[in-house]
Amino acid sequence: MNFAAAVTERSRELGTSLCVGLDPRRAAYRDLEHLRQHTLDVLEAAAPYAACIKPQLAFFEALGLAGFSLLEEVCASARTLGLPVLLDGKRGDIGSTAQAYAEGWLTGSHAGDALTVNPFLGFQTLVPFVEAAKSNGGAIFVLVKTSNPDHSDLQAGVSDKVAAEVTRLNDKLLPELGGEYGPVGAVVGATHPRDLLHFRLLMPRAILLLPGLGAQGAAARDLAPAFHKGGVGALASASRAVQYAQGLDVQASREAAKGLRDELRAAHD
Ligand SMILES: O=C(O)c1cc(=O)[nH]c(=O)n1[C@@H]1O[C@H](COP(=O)(O)O)[C@@H](O)[C@H]1O
Repeated sequence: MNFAAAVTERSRELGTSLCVGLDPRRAAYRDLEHLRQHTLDVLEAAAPYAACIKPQLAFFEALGLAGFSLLEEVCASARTLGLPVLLDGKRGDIGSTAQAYAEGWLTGSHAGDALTVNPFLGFQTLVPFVEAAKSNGGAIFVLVKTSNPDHSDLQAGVSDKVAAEVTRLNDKLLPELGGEYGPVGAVVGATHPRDLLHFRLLMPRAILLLPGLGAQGAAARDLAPAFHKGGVGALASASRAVQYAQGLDVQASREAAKGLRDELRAAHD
């Protein structure tokens, strides 16, 4: 089953549209083993409430080789728990380099099932990612309107154009691949609740990834316009609000994930 179908099925079966972010911060731990164990514990604790997980590559890369090996463990553990893995790398480069990124993060030894992608270099540079996702049953999530306060420095006037490209790609791929949602998803900050309906309508067959729940101030109750009936078609993500809900208390992480799942459910039901 491909990524889009897997998260949609999990959303329906478990009644959750929460994507749990894993952004392990070195400074929060005594040592690397402490970081490793806590990250794996949070993953296991939050799993029953998550539609997928989203390890942020930057935090793993910052750990050097140990980070790559932890990422492999995280991906393996997620698979055992039945959780699709969306790697947050925001990759993008000229086509030949994009090809290498796509091989590394969508088909390589520590690949995920899906990857966030930056379209800044041009739409043609998305092609290697789309091809890798298509051949592996994976997905890409293209940055459309990011959650940060300064998003409009460069994105104003461009987001709609990127959204149109996401729709063009899905319209082209869906007849061949089938399914409700295409392999090209879109990132729209949960911090932009008033734009959600607009982007939902512009990208009807894309899964929307909505980052910014919790630490960046976005609230689950404002996200309803992003969802289709039954709470599918969008994934709201939270990283710090789950992993560090109350310091390093894993039980608090479990409760935070459960609470966000319930708030999202109440918002779209
Ligand atoms: O692609 C992302 O996930 C992403 C896009 C965006 O627009 N804003 C954004 O915050 N993110 C990522 O989502 C995570 C947010 O973390 P928290 O604010 O702790 O939930 C970080 O890993 C960010 O890199």
